[in-house]
Amino acid sequence: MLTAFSGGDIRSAEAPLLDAGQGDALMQRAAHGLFGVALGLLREAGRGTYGATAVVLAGSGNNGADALYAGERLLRRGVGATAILTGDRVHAAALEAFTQAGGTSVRLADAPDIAALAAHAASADVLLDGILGTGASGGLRGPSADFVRAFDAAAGPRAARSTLVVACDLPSGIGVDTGRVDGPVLAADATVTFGAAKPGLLIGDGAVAAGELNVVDIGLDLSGFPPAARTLEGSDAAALLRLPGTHDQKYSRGVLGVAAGSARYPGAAALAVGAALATGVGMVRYLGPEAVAALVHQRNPEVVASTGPIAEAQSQAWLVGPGAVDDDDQRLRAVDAMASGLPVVVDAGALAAVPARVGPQVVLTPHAGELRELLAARGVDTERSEIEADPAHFARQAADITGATVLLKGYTSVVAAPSGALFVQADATPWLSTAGSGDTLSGIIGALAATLAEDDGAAGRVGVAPADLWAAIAAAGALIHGRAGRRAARSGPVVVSDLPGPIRAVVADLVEERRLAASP
Ligand SMILES: NC(=O)C1=CN([C@@H]2O[C@H](COP(=O)(O)OP(=O)(O)OC[C@H]3O[C@@H](n4cnc5c(N)ncnc54)[C@H](O)[C@@H]3O)[C@@H](O)[C@H]2O)[C@@H](O)CC1
Ligand SMILES: [K+]
Repeated sequence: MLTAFSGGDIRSAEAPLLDAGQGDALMQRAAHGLFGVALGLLREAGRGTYGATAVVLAGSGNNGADALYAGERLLRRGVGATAILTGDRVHAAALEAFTQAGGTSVRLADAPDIAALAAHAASADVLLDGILGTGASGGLRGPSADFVRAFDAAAGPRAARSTLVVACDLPSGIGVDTGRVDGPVLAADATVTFGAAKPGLLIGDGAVAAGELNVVDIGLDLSGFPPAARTLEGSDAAALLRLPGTHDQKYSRGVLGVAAGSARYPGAAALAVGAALATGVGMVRYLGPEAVAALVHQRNPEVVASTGPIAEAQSQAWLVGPGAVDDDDQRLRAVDAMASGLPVVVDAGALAAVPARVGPQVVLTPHAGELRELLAARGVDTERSEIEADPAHFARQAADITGATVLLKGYTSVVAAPSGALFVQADATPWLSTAGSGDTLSGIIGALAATLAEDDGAAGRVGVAPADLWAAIAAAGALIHGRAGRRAARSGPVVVSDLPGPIRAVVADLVEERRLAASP
């Protein structure tokens, strides 16, 4: 599990070490970690150190000092380095060390031509971004903002540029705790963050700007601080799965009831059911119009279908809503499922039927537009773009108001538990943004919920509080879905109806990972 702590908590954890006179030692560890990643990237790109060039962007705080000390180390390896001092102050000892090692420096405020300086930076092999770290308030401003814009114009987009950008602690310009990007930001190839990840590196636009994330241990003790966000890794999803045992039968493995699809959108039911079966479940009971059931059966004859109410279909968990629009029976099933006390995954058409208060076992899976409507119906007016800019804030707000677990879909999927716990998954590929993708995600989460509903050991296996089990299940669903999408995309654009194959393969890998973890 990757655990992020707020910028404020990281600074609090640093305080006792600073009081003990360890500030410089911390900074040297940070600089060493940054240097190591920059060196690794240079080598990976087939560029050695001798003859290579680096530009260090150094702001007025300790972030700039870290970058200058990393620059010093590059200089001692034969890299030619220039520092651009972006603030009105600079850490004197760090600049002295950089200069002593042969580095030259220029003040951005004195530069006659920012575009020329940016073009120089864009011709370097590596750029260390030490403009702003955890001390940032707001986005980049003034000459720093102008410089980053000019650099982007000169270097081109990240995928195409030749300069490797390594962010010191975080890409300058992102919200440390939110990932919010309001102005220019230097999109990094890699970010080297110190002590622990910060939430902004995992969420939304901040996660995109961070590139590959490296966490460098600098000896902070964060054990007394609450995680601000967590990301499940494969081993966590593997630990969470409930594997069938010798005494299991279809009912004990978990039955998922699915009230999805309607005359208007029959396909959503088939997609959700296919994904649920591929994730692994004892049985799927389908409730809905006969014509939709016929479509489900064409692909999955093992599904047990009926047109009755949910009270007549015993299940361990429910999935309601995919493709269920303009259908009173489906709406009633959604309402009854949410009132049953059982775990329920609530998607698309059923989101409008969520009552005032539910429990954390009700997992809502809106996209930003649906979340906007859900919040508006509860008196919170906001724009879709605002939700996309700060997804964790709005997912949390929805969880807080409704009592439900809220998975907000996006490039990074954010899961907020009503306890305040937050999970963020960045497993997906843009190839998954295609019609029907959400139906398969809800099917995966539904299957996990059905198999784990009566598994008392599940929260312990993944290391979360029992109240946050549903959020962990949703996060694991996003992980499986994202990995399946990536796997599918290896052989071309993702066709959602083909996703069950890759989902099964991803689950097979997780089962194998679990087996390896258990064997001595
Ligand atoms: N917290 C820790 O445990 C450690 C922190 N270290 C480094 O220290 C950094 C934090 O250092 P600081 O507290 O000095 O903070 P920063 O280096 O992030 O910068 C703060 C300075 O930038 C200015 N500033 C703030 N927002 C600005 C904006 N939007 N535009 C322009 N200027 C702005 C402020 O006036 C302040 O002087 C971390 O990110 C990390 O790189 C490391 O040296 C090692 C240990
Ligand atoms: K930075």
